[in-house]
Amino acid sequence: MVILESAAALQAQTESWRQAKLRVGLVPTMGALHEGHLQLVRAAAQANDVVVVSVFVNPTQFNNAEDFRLYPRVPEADAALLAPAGCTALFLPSVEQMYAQPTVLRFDFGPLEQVMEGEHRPGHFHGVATVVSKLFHMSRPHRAYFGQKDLQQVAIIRQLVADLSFDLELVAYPTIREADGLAMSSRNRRLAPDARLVAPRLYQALTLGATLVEEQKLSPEAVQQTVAHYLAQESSIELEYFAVADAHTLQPVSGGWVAGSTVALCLAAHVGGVRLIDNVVVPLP
Ligand SMILES: Nc1ncnc2c1ncn2[C@@H]1O[C@H](COP(=O)(O)OP(=O)(O)OP(=O)(O)O)[C@@H](O)[C@H]1O
Ligand SMILES: CC(C)(CO)[C@@H](O)C(=O)[O-]
Ligand code: BAL
Repeated sequence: MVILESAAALQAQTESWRQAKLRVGLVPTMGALHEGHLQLVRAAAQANDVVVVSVFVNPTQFNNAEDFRLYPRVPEADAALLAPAGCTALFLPSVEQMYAQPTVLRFDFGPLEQVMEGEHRPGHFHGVATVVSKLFHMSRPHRAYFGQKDLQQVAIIRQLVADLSFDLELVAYPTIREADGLAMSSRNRRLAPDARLVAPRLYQALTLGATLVEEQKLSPEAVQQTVAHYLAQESSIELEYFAVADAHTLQPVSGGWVAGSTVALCLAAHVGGVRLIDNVVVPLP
């Protein structure tokens, strides 16, 4: 595995791979890697000839300076995990490399980002789209891998790929969970032991919600209230939002259920001061 630290080095590397007719897979990350990330890398290694993994804590997608400062950064440990998982090149740029000058281009995804993460983290998806576009241009992948844990991010990047005609296949990978159901996340490292014990309740709430949606006995609004009430019983969980949404448009479902649609239940919550997100999707007959 090679470690590349500049955009020029990555571009030169991918150019030579493309000339050799090798298929390039890209896995963008912010590091502090866990099994969820490694499964994305293994999937990329299986379907492509070479795999680029980027590790970059992207400042432009953080709306909270403290969150950016506290984001775990362990590049040596990340590098040690990546080679055995099938990574060919680790791209580890500095902020100066990625943002040599302030960007003026602004992304606006309309209704897709006016809900959930986009609503609660102003500017977040502008930052994600900026850095992901740069990574796509620098690595020119045939396939790019993203996790469904960030369901709205996948929808935004699907729109980005379509709008800007990026010539690549977007692969959305299922959410990998701990044995107790907690979605793997780099921010889980910041959970104190008591918060870690409580955190699986988020997935339990989503599972409860999924059962209620499948039964279709309660209205979307009643499902929303029932799940919020379930979480309110745990005082160390502070719910930021719980959305009952259409899985494709991400707009709230209200009034009744639509046959043949897919419902996404998405939440963000603070557990012992750490902000976590999770979701489940429920296809309706
Ligand atoms: N548990 C998981 N299962 C599947 N994919 C995941 C999982 N966690 C993260 N990913 C995916 O890995 C990629 C990089 O994510 P990122 O580096 O932000 O890690 P993260 O664990 O989501 O961290 P955090 O949520 O704390 O920012 C994203 O596409 C993300 O959706
Ligand atoms: C896609 C991404 C690497 C862009 O910084 C980030 O949003 C993430 O880790 O999900
Ligand atoms: N996985 C999403 C990256 C972020 O929280 O900024």
